[in-house]
Amino acid sequence: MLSPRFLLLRSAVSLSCRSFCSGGASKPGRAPDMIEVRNRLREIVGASTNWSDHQQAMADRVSLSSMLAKSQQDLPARRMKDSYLEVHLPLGSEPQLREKYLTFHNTVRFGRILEDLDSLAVLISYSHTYNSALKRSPLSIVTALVDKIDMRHHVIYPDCDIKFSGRVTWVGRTSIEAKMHMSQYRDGAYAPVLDATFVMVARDPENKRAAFVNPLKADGPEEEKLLQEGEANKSRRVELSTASLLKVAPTDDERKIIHSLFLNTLDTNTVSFRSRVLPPNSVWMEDAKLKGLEICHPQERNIFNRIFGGFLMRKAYELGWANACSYGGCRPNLVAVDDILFQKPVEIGSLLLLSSQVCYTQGKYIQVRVHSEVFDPLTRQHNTTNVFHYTFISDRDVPNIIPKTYGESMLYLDGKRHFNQTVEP
Ligand SMILES: CCCCCCCCCC(=O)SCCNC(=O)CCNC(=O)[C@H](O)C(C)(C)COP(=O)(O)OP(=O)(O)OC[C@H]1O[C@@H](n2cnc3c(N)ncnc32)[C@H](O)[C@@H]1OP(=O)(O)O
Repeated sequence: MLSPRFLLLRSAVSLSCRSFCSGGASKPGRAPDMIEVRNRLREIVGASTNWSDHQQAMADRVSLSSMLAKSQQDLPARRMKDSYLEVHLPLGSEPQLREKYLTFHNTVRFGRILEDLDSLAVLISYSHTYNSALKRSPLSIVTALVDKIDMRHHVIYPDCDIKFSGRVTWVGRTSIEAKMHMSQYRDGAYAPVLDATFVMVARDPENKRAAFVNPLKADGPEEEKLLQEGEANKSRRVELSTASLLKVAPTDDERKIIHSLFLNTLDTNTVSFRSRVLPPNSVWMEDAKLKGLEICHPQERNIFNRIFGGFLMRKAYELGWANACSYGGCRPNLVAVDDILFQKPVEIGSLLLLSSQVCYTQGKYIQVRVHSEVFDPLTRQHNTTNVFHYTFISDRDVPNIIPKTYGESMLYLDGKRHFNQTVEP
C-alpha cells in the first residue's frame, strides 16, 4: 500500500491538469513529481522537445492568439482550490534522484529547489487559467518576480522526501500571485521548510503583450485575508519601486548612516576627504565581489524558448552563496530570498554576466546582491536582465562591509532595506 505521504490531495485542478496533458499523467493515487510537472507544462503550451523543432512549435502557437480573452470579464472566476497542487520530490525513496540534488556537504542544493518552485508556480498559474475547451493554452506565463522566500528550517536533508504545495492567492488583470510551501518528511511527519511567494505574468502566445487572466473569488475568511494580503503586497511593491534609490535620494536617517560610515573611514593624520582608512574588522565593498559567466545553451531553455527562470535563480544563488562563503570564511545558511526581479527575458545563445556583491552585513548576517546582464559581443551592449537578493547567516560574526564610493553607499542602503524587510530586527 502507498504511504499516506504519497497520496495526492485530489483537487479539481490536479484532475484538470491531468486532462490538459493526458500523456504526462501521474500514477493514480500519487502526487505528481517534478518530471511530470515539466512534461505537463510542455504539453500545455505545445513546447518542442528538440531544439531543432522549436521554430515550428513557436509558429504553431501564433494561431492561438484568437483564443485570448478580449477582457477579464469574459473569463470565468476561479477559486483558490481550483489551482491547488501538490508535488512530490521523493529524495528519500529514490536515491538516483538524490544525486541531482546533493551538495558535497550532504545537504540539498537550494538552487535545484528554486528551479522546482519556479516550475510549480507556472503550473499553478496554468491551473488557474485552465480552459477545458482548449487543447493548448494560448497564454505564455512567465515569472516576473520572486517576492519572498522565507526559510522556516535552514537545513534540507538529502535523504528525506519533500512535498511542495501551492495555489493562486491573488490576481491582477494580467498578473497572478502564487504562494507555495515546501515541507520535508522526518520522524513520521512533514515539517515546514519554506514559504514562497511568486508573481507570474500572462502574455500572448508569442510572449509579446500582456494577456488577461481569470478573476479570483475568495471562499471564506481565510481566503479573503489572503486576497487582501495580495492586494497589500502589490501596493508595497509599487511603493518600494517608487522609493528606489535608483530614482530618489536616501531618507534623512539613511544619509546619516552613510555619513557616519564615511567619517569612520577618514584618516585622522591627513584630515583629507580623499585619504580613506579601512576601520578594524572591516572589508571594503570593492573587495567583496565574485563574478561569473554563463553561455546560455538551448538545454536551459524554458517552454517559451528563452532561458528558464529557475536556471537563472540557481546560477545566481550559487554565485551569491560562494561569495558569502568566501566573505564569512565558513559555509553560510540561507535565511531569505526576496525581490528577485525578472526584468527582461534572456535569449538562448546569450552571454550572461553574473556579478555578486556583499552589500550589507550585521552580526552573523550577510546580505548579497547578484546582478545579471546579457552582453552582446558584436555591439558591446550590456542589458540588465535580473537582480537577485539573498540573505545568509554565518556561524560566527562576519567583518563589517564598508562602502567607499557614492554608488557603493546606495548599494549598502539598498542591501540594508532588503535585510530589514526579510530579517526581524
Ligand atoms: C522545459 C521545462 C521548463 C519548465 C519551466 C517553465 C517555466 C517558465 C517560466 C520561466 O522560466 S519565465 C523566464 C523568466 N522570466 C522572464 O524571462 C520574464 C522577463 N520579464 C519580462 O518579460 C517582463 O518584465 C514582464 C513580462 C515580467 C513584465 O513586462 P512589462 O513590465 O512590460 O509588463 P506590463 O507593464 O505589461 O504589466 C503586465 C503585468 O505585470 C505586472 N508586473 C510587471 N512587472 C512586475 C513586477 N516586477 N512585479 C510584480 N508585477 C509585475 C504588472 O503589474 C501587470 O499586472 P496587472 O495587469 O495584473 O496589473
